Amino acid sequence: MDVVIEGKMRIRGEVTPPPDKSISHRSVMIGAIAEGTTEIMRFLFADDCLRTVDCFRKMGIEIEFMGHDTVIVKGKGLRGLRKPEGELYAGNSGTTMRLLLGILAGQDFEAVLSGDESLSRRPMGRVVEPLRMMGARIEGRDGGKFAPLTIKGGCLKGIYYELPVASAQVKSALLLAGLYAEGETVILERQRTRDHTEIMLKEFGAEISLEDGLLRVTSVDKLYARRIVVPGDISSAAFFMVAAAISENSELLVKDVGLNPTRTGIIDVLREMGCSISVEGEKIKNGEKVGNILVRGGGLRGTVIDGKIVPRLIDEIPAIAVACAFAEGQSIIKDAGELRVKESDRIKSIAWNLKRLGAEVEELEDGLLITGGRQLKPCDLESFGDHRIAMAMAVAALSVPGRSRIRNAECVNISFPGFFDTLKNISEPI
Ligand SMILES: O=C(O)C1=C[C@@H](OP(=O)(O)O)[C@@H](O)[C@H](O)C1
Ligand SMILES: C=C(OP(=O)(O)O)C(=O)O
Repeated sequence: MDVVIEGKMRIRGEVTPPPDKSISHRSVMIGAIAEGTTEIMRFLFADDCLRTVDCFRKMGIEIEFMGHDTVIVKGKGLRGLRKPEGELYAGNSGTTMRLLLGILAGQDFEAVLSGDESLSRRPMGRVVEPLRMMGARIEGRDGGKFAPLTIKGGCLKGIYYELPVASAQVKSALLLAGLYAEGETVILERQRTRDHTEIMLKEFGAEISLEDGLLRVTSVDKLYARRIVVPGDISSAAFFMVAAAISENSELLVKDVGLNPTRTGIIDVLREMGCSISVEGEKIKNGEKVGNILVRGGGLRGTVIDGKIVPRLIDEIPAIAVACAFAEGQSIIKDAGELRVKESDRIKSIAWNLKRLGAEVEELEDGLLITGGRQLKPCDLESFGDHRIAMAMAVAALSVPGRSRIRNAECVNISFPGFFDTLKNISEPI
């Protein structure tokens, strides 16, 4: 499916972003291994999270959809999953595959995990290696570096592990496996990544602590079902925040969005670029901070993004790169080599599209050099099958006078069905 975007627009109004993808995945997974019924309000009905639902249904977990946004998970306890018939298919979802490996490492049966073409190219060795050290038997393509993977879990031992890459998915897989391990599992994370797994596991009764940068988890007999309200996804809101930030006289209120500090790097960066952003109505729900964000557009300048902030905005970089192309002066994005192993090589995908629009962009091994301020021209843009690239380029096209096209735009359904309608609702011609 191709989508035509008419520029030039500004953004006015308010938007409630779709529910958080990371938290939706985790609520099904942790609900499935808890005792009792977990009710998930504002679950994200998007392709990635539905893959997680399918995988747990295949392992005997009853999961019901109620109304338009509620999911009921009938948990069977830590050892209540059953051997699936056939493969567990994770589709395009790295989170499904990597976190599920952590849970399967604790199960006494064999399972096969597979994914689509993109997921089959993404590195799995980073999860496989430490899970093997804990005692799981895992085989797969190229010695277990890539899916499909066959895993047989069972008797795990806790390990001490320093994360070699900043990855919440690897950390989460080890925390979940740690629930089944004898002794303590200790994880050293040099760069903090999103901590939704820690927060949710604690809410469900797990014993997890963080002291001096060391995360510790021990096995528990039981996790207890909870009622969860999923906050809005700041990674989805990011596209609208950038759309507002790059066009003069735009004003956007983003409502009920997750403000977990491990996810809010985009607020810091847009402020640093000169954008007026305020955060209001903050409160804590299910251990997660939520609130509203008000963005007023115009007057952006270039910036440097590197080091510890990168994991706090890793999924927002496609949108942020668009903001850089519309800012005065040069921007540098570094220390973001992880972008090369997402749904597409995002460094390449961003550079390719921004160049087509006429922007001055240089690809770095671990990032991008973008010189903003050029007048961009409408053109055909390519999603490369990557939802975040499709949405970021739609936002760029919205600020370029004339008609652009986003090719293969159906991939937005991975994280944000209805994205184009929502974008239309808050756009108005300048
Ligand atoms: O844990 C999660 O829910 C996620 C972690 C990040 O991946 P990595 O752990 O590979 O950095 C992020 O890019 C992904 O969209 C979701
Ligand atoms: C990288 C992403 O997700 P996942 O790793 O779950 O495929 C993403 O949503 O940008």
